[in-house]
This record gives sequence, C-alpha cells and structure tokens, in this order.
Amino acid sequence: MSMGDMNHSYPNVSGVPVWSANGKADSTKHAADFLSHCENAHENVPQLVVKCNTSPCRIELESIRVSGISVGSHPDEDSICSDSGFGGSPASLLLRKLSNASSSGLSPASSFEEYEDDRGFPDEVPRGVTWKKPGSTGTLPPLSVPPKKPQPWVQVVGHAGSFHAGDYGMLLKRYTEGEQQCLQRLMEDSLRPFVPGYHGVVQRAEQDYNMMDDLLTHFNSPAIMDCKIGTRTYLEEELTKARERPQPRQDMYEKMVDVDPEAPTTEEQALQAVLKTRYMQWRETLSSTTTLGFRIEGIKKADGVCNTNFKRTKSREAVKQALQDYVDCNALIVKGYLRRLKELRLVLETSDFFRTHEVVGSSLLFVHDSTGKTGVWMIDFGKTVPLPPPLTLDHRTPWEEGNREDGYLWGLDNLIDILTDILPYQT
Ligand SMILES: Nc1ncnc2c1ncn2[C@@H]1O[C@H](COP(=O)(O)OP(=O)(O)OP(=O)(O)O)[C@@H](O)[C@H]1O
Ligand SMILES: O=P(O)(O)O[C@@H]1[C@H](O)[C@H](O)[C@@H](OP(=O)(O)O)[C@H](OP(=O)(O)O)[C@H]1O
Repeated sequence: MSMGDMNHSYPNVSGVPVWSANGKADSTKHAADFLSHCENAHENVPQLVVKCNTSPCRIELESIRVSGISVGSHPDEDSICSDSGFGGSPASLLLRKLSNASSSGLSPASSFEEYEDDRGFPDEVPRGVTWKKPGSTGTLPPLSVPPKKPQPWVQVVGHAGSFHAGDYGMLLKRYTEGEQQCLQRLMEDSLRPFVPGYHGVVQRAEQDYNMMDDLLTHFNSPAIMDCKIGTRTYLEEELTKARERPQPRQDMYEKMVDVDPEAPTTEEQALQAVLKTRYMQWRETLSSTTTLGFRIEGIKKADGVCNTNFKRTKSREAVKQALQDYVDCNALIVKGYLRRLKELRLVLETSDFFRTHEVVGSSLLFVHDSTGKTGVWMIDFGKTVPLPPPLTLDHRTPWEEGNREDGYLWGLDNLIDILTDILPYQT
C-alpha cells in the first residue's frame, strides 16, 4: 500500500481485526486473540457485524457482555504512573475504514518478535463466532489459542487523559493526524520491530484514537522507564509560531516556579506566564537533554514505586545513578537493554523513515521484568514531522536553527555509553 493510497481522515487501517468486504477473513492475531477471550467467557459471544452497505466499510461487535472483563468501565483519565482499570474492550469500539485494509501494513507480532509468543496468533479465525455481512452469513472455523491473561497497563509519564487501556493487548492514544501518519509509515519501515504495532483509528465516545500494541502485555509486573531522546524537545515550527504569535502560558510559569522560583525573568514574573518554547528550553537545560541528548522522564519499578522527579537529573553521574537504580544492579537486564539499543542504533542509521523525519519529543520505553525479559521501543510520534525533500538528517550534527537536527542518535550514543559504564558494577 503506498502512502498515496491513504485517506487521511479515514485511514487505510491495517492490522485491525479485518473481515474484508468480500467476506473473506483476513485473520489477524488481534482479532483471533480478542475473540478467543470472548469465546472463553461463555457468555453472550459478541457478534461481528461487518457493514459494507456504507462506505467506509466498518465492523461493529454486538451483544457485548464478557464475563470477568468489565467493558467500558474504566475512567477517561487514567492517572499517571498508576495501573489502569480494565474495560474499554475493542468490542465497544467502532473500527473504521476497513474496506481498503490490506495486509501490507498489518501489525505482526513484530514488536515482540524477540519473545516467544504464548498466544501463537495462528492464521485461523475464531471459533463459534458468527459473522454477518449484508447479504451473507457464516460461522467461522475453530480457534485453538488459549486466552492471554490480561495485564494492567501503566502510564509512567505524558499527558493525563490521552490514553485508554484497551483489552487484548491494545492501547488507545488520543488521535493526532501527525502521529497516525508516522505510525503508518513506520509499519512499512525497517524500524517496525522497534515501535508498537499500529492498528488504525478507532472511535470511542466521539473521540478518535490511534490504536497500538500495549508494550507491557508480555511482561509480568514490569519495571518501566521512559527516556525522552534528543537535544531538542520542541519543533522548529513551534519556535517560528512562538515568534509570530507569542502565547505566554500561565500553567508553564507555575510548573517552572514550582521547581525553581528564581527561574522566571523579571518580565515573566510580571506576566506570570512563559512561552512554551522558553519553558521547554528551560526544561532541557535543567535536565540532561542539552548535555547528553536524552533525559529520564519517569521510572516505575516492579514494586510499583514510581518516580517522575527527574527534572533536575542532569549530570552524567546523576543519570548513571538513576539508571543503576532502575536496573536493580542486574547485569542480565543491562545486557539485554544494551543489545536491543545497539540493534536499534544500527537500524536507525539506515532507516528511510528516520533519515527523512525530525524526531522531537519521542521517547524510548524500557521494560523488563523479574524473568530477565527486556524490551525497548520508540514511542510518542506526536512531534515527529517529515522533512521537506531533499532534506535529510544524520541526527548527530548539533542543532542550529534551520538545520532541523534533533540530536536523537547523539543521545542514543550517550545512553548506550552510560549503560555500558554501569555494566561492571552489576552482579
Ligand atoms: N505502546 C505503549 N505501550 C505501553 N505503554 C505505553 C505505550 N505508549 C505509551 N505508553 C505509556 O504512556 C506514557 C506516555 O506516552 P507518550 O509519550 O506517548 O504520551 P504523551 O502524552 O504524548 O507524552 P508527552 O507528554 O511527552 O507528549 C509512556 O511513558 C508509557 O508509560
Ligand atoms: O514535562 P512537563 O514539564 O510537564 O512539560 C510538558 C512536556 O514537555 C510535554 O512533552 C509537552 O507536550 P508536547 O511534547 O506534546 O509538546 C507539554 O506541553 P503541553 O502542555 O503544551 O502539552 C509540557 O507541558
């Protein structure tokens, strides 16, 4: 599927549970997984209804009542760094624009391909589920996959209220077109194994969401760390806008004063507000963003203890200390992370997507658990923008306004260096 084929407001969704307009099941692991859960519930098996008499084609799930899984019951705003409730089953979602879905952009288990997948995700369609499409009905053949035990989703940092923890390994993030475009492109790029699988846009209570893999699904009581990568956390276009139409922000002034009452200038004090770019630059220099090209945003340890107080964690030594604490002196974990980060670096250095995008405000999400399983993925493409051709970035050249460089690879180099440094101290 070429990017040109994509309809921007109703994207050519890939990876969603797809029963295509011709009635042929394009089985996906998620459809199979989701429906095997429903089946296991032994109650009111939902009906997949494919509606193809309208354009775009859509799938709805009817008769939703699944034992042991609350549907649509969790609050809209999951508190940061806390376990989310369950609910919000994809069953309650309207999956949009399925008529053109192609397998080319399907999200495979790629995000997890280093692990043995206990779900199997065979190329089968679910058992006992009746599907209907106007003009035809049929019963899909059996599925022999055991249901996956749900794991609570945890948000470490980021905007409150932007996420819904879906069931069946899905996570919904408030829709932005820019992020959707990136996730779609990433599904076609060599970086695909390093980003959450993307499954298109879904609507819930009249709000659109980008649906992606919940990266915590395959871990038990995971420890999680969010590191924002790059030397710059605002886009060049934000800088231009701030100059053309300055919009001082009181909330950012207050956040600034909370950390350092001396930080605002006299003018800002008089205004009781700061520009966003000024706030972002202040955050960058207060933390290790400017000096190391990445900063720790938040850490949630396996015991549930969460720390998002890293605004002043700046020196290499302080960062090293925080990383050491995060890995609990476990050499196996450090080695796992280092292996993955080095692989990521190799892929980044040749990725078409990466070369042609300014990647700002994006994070690496680190996850490990007591079994020694580790994973690192790139997340948050809300401020990742395509460059005007033929401009490309090497992501290591220092930023000067106009060159669009973001320092991503330089930050990754430093992160790898520091983790390598702590290795001899682990047991
Ligand atoms: N695919 C995912 N799987 C599991 N957890 C995720 C995933 N995506 C995001 N998270 C969780 O949500 C948090 C915030 O994610 P993200 O950075 O995308 O949000 P945001 O609101 O855009 O952040 P920002 O404030 O930097 O703009 C992450 O730290 C992580 O805990
Ligand atoms: O971490 P802090 O100190 O709370 O600051 C926030 C953080 O820098 C976010 O990355 C940013 O969102 P974006 O990356 O999406 O710009 C947000 O801007 P916002 O308030 O305009 O959303 C800031 O308030």
